[in-house]
Amino acid sequence: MNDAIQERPGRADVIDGEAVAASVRESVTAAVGRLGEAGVTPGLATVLMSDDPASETYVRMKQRDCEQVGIESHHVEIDTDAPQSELFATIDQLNEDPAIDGILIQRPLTEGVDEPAALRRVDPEKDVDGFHPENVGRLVTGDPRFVPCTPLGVQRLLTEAGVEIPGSDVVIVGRSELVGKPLANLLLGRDDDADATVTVCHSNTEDLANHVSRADVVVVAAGVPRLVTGEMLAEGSVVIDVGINAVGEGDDRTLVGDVDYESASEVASAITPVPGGVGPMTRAMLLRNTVNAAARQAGVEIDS
Ligand SMILES: Nc1nc(=O)c2c([nH]1)NC[C@@H]1CN(c3ccc(C(=O)N[C@@H](CCC(=O)O)C(=O)O)cc3)C=[N+]21
Repeated sequence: MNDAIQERPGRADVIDGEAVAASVRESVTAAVGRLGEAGVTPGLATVLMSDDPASETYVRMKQRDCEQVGIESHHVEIDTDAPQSELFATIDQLNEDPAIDGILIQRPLTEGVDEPAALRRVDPEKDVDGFHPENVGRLVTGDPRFVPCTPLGVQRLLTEAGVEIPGSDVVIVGRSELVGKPLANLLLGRDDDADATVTVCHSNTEDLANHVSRADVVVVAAGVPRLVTGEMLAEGSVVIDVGINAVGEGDDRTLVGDVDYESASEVASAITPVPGGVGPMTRAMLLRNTVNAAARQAGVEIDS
């Protein structure tokens, strides 16, 4: 047990994503220092083409994180009524810009923009989201370069919670390109912090509870508030909640995950809260991918 796990008698331990993210940020800060000695300042570009207030908040948080660890952040905002050629031209410029090591195209892009085409346009060496088909393919074929941030964060949380991932039965609920699919591929790898037996469930799975009840580890990334409840879970399982759903209106507005936290924490041995679980880890892993991108492009070894 470490500082990131809060033990609670008779209830699931709480896996503190903020605490683990803080320790990731610390090692990123050290890596930025080593890059600095080699004359390299890592730079991350965030590109926003959306009026979604949540996206604006996330991008602002990412900029603040960068500042904290010594990564230079560059923000580009594109009018939602601009033609998509303007977005593509921006991506081309960032690809060419030697001050930019990582490029994040905040999703979702405004309606009418060809999102897959935009993600393909990012230089795979600067694709710190790991969404470019080349990086997706590398993960799937067992030769990963950039792995998407949320799956990396989930893997790290499991390790920190003391889960022995090799040989464990992991059930992932959700098959998105951002989380479910890359996480399945990551945990199927042969590494010491992977090598799991992975089942991927989704909105058309018959008898979700039957699958979930067999799992040592349940990761829920379905985008459905409180989809997984305590009665579906095996006693002592570890539950990772990737969902971030705003429920309620006005003063009653709160964030809930895809897991019914109250009932699940009566059955699980450890669980991530929302907020304060996976979200901060996604941001921390973006920083790590960015220093790794800078090191690769500069040809410097930093071991991060
Ligand atoms: N190209 C791209 N890459 C992404 O990684 C990406 C994206 N687009 N689009 C949207 C999703 C969502 N996402 C979040 C990351 C952190 C929190 C986070 O830190 N949440 C905090 C609190 C959030 C709050 O208070 O609103 C928490 O869970 O504790 C949330 C959401 C990254 N995404």
